[in-house]
Amino acid sequence: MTATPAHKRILLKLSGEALMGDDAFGINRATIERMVGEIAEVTRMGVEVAVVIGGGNIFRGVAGGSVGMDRATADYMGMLATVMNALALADAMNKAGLTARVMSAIAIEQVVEPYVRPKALQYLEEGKVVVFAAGTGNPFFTTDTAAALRGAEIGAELVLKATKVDGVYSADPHKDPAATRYSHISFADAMAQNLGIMDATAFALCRDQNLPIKVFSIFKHGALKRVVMGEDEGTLVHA
Ligand SMILES: Nc1ncnc2c1ncn2[C@@H]1O[C@H](COP(=O)(O)OP(=O)(O)O)[C@@H](O)[C@H]1O
Ligand SMILES: O=c1ccn([C@@H]2O[C@H](COP(=O)(O)OP(=O)(O)O)[C@@H](O)[C@H]2O)c(=O)[nH]1
Repeated sequence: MTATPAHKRILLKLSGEALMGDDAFGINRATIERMVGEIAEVTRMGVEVAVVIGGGNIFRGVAGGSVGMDRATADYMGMLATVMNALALADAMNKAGLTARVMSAIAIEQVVEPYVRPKALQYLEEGKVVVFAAGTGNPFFTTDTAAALRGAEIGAELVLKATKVDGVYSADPHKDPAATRYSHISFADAMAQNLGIMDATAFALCRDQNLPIKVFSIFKHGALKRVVMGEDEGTLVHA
């Protein structure tokens, strides 16, 4: 008997910074190929997958040059970085036999098609993987907020944040070795404790839309499938 996935449509947020793998910046081929393999596995199970990709791997590489820059200008650079990642990811997906479509929140039509919600929904229904690029299209936001926004727009059942840590901890585990991991935590508690795993805007949007978030490690093999199967993996942030 084939097990049934616990979710029909998901929004996967991939950290740009985690795509570097062990490299200093840019996109690590092996990391991206492994993630694509895992995405292919869940789409073959019939799960509709939309992806929001970050830009930290490219943008933090040029961030030195942005010191003293106007914040909004630097943020537009960050959004362009996510477009590059989206193109690389979609290319790797197409090579792996998936059909991927990139949609950008900022107009850049010679490069990628614009984000149009009904079109995105159509692609998902057709079993294509949609990669949302350029975040929300607005400076002063993050790709985590874009994940919450697009997740709500497409009616995803769950936002999956694939990141460098394997869940939400009582404090930043990179700074506090005594921090302990939660298996689940409410939006109210996560926000009250000011947990830095996601920005408050993203948390608030998911909370208001009753859209749960699963935080798990991008480095752990098979974690995506386990989350999709509803198994105990990472941390669930819920209402
Ligand atoms: N309470 C916490 N639990 C887990 N991670 C936390 C916490 N507070 C801060 N962090 C930090 O948040 C980071 C993940 O968030 P972020 O840098 O936004 O990642 P991403 O590149 O996935 O967007 C982790 O690498 C971790 O160092
Ligand atoms: O809606 C958005 C999404 C992203 N960004 C910019 O793009 C950068 C890269 O995104 P993010 O830091 O979320 O990527 P990640 O941490 O996942 O690598 C951010 O720092 C912002 O400067 C933005 O201005 N608006």
